[in-house]
Amino acid sequence: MDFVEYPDRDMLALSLADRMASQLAQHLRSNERASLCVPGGTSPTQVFETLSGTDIDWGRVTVFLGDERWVDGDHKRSNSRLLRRHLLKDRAQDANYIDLYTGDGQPDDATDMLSGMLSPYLPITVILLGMGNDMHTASLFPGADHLAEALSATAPPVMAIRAEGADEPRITLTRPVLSNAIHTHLLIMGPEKREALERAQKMEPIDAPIRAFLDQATVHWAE
Ligand SMILES: O=C1O[C@H](COP(=O)(O)O)[C@@H](O)[C@H](O)[C@H]1O
Repeated sequence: MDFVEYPDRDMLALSLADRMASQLAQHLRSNERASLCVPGGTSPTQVFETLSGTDIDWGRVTVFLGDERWVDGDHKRSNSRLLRRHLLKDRAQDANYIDLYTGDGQPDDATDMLSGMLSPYLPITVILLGMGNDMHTASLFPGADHLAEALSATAPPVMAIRAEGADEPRITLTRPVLSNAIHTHLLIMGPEKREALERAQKMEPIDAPIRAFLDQATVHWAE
């Protein structure tokens, strides 16, 4: 794991967005298309704002979330809503976006279709992960109903998942897909998350799901 500490959140956003854009651009030099997988939640807004204005060939980039809360796209807890407001605009509005929320009654009804939709864009070129204070990433929550399966090497690409710490049913990409990205970044901010990361390093993925992705990740942290 590489750990990069920034003097402040502005510097973090500028530097991380620049690094992700460079990795996508580099990939597009020798490949027809690239894929970018991003988190929802509260942390990535500033990175998205910066990334949306970067000068890369967004028309050849496919964007999707690592997880989604099973709520309408205009709900305030929708991760897609966050993306539409802060990432899929400016230059990045040309990106191809795959929405994980299908409108089906339950996320379980959408997993097969979404697995099929994502498969042409795997492996992920650049993934940005987030992490909660409880050490969950994507919607891989400690104690979630299907966590062991979602962390297994044979998990399907997309699974429905429910957990006490999550307010609503979720859909999440699983370990084989999330861990197979070409470039992996983890964005965390504040002292609580830094402490949580330090704890996770000494734990097993079943208790601290972020642990499954740390070996290959560059962690970006600011106070
Ligand atoms: O619920 C979620 O939480 C995590 C962490 O979010 P944050 O608000 O602490 O930044 C996020 O990575 C995930 O995509 C989201 O659905």
